[in-house]
Amino acid sequence: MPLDMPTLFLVVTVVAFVMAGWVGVMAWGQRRSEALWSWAAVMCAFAVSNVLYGFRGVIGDFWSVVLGNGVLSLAFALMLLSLWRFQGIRPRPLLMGLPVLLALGLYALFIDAYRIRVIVGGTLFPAQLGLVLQVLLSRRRPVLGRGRWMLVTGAAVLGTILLLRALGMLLGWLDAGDALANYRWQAMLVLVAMVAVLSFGLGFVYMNLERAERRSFELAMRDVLTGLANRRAILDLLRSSVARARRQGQWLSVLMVDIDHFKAVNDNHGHQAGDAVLRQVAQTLASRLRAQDQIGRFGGEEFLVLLPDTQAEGARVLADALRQAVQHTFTPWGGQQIAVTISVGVCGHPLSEADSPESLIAAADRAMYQAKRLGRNRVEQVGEESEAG
Ligand SMILES: Nc1nc2c(ncn2[C@@H]2O[C@H](COP(=O)(O)OP(=O)(O)OP(=O)(O)O)[C@@H](O)[C@H]2O)c(=O)[nH]1
Repeated sequence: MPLDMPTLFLVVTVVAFVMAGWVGVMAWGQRRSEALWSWAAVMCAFAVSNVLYGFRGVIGDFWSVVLGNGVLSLAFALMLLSLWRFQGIRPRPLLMGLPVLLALGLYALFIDAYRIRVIVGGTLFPAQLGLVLQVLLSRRRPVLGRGRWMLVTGAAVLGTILLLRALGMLLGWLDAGDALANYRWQAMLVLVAMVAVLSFGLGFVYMNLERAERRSFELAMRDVLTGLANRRAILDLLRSSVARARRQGQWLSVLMVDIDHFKAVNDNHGHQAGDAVLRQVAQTLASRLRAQDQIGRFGGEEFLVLLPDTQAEGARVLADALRQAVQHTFTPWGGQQIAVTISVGVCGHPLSEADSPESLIAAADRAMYQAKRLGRNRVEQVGEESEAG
């Protein structure tokens, strides 16, 4: 089926302009929208380069060939800029600007040499797309989510087809003078450009949505004051830890931590000082846990600590280390140093079908109240509380 080239160019151009418009609408009035704005510019640049290619023969070769390819190179440079912004990486102007200057210079130099132009485009543009792929697939700062795979697909397909075309020219199985072969390649290139524009537009928007969703999920699960997991999040973690430990018959120890006489801190120093103490205690506790342990703010001045795969004796030793750490860490406030202590209830055993999240919390809570009854600033363990009490 013969494809009408001007129609193809028109369709890709319209799609790219529409994408640019919608990305701009998304960015409008949003905080931290620099990456989206530069992505709208990417889409615009794709559209403009298509307009210039599409008018080949109507406008001068300088405009359609030199400027058209220069603007395409600019689109790839702006993609890189947007991804750097998205990832919070400092932009590197040389990596962006140099390929654009090279594109303008080389296309101007070889304006009449079609073969060389194809080879230039087939090395320069895939190299730029390679830089884009490098950011998308970086292990050091991974771009998370499915949106990036849309971008990876677009960049990989476009880069590969440009590279193949250049290889064809270089190895001689694509003849510059063969109008039919060129026509087929041109049509295929425009269709691939369409796939790329759609993948780039949707992919980046989706990446932003995924990030926003992840941020609001994290916010919903974080305690605003201390930055720890909030009650809902730590209970979710407890439920999954209990399920896992029950399935595998493993140990799970739980600590209930409560600040002693916290009401007095508020009464003597004010509520804000109380908040500062809560933050300090949270930080002291969290900084002494292992990577696999979890901590959350369970209530006002209560924290729940989960210690997977930890025997009761180990949990008790850790609880005492936490108690001592809090006792020796002061909160500076208004020229004073506020000191607090904690009481800790420990519950730990290999889990069986009889255990539930609620039963573990109730047991750790009982032990913690026993520690309070026995004078505070101490650790009590399930099983000991009845003898001591
Ligand atoms: N500043 C501040 N205070 C809080 C917050 N949440 C709870 N509180 C206070 O924590 C205090 C808890 O007091 P109590 O339950 O009587 O316990 P306590 O004074 O620590 O006494 P014991 O636990 O028996 O040692 C109350 O005064 C609450 O108002 C908070 O987010 N910020």
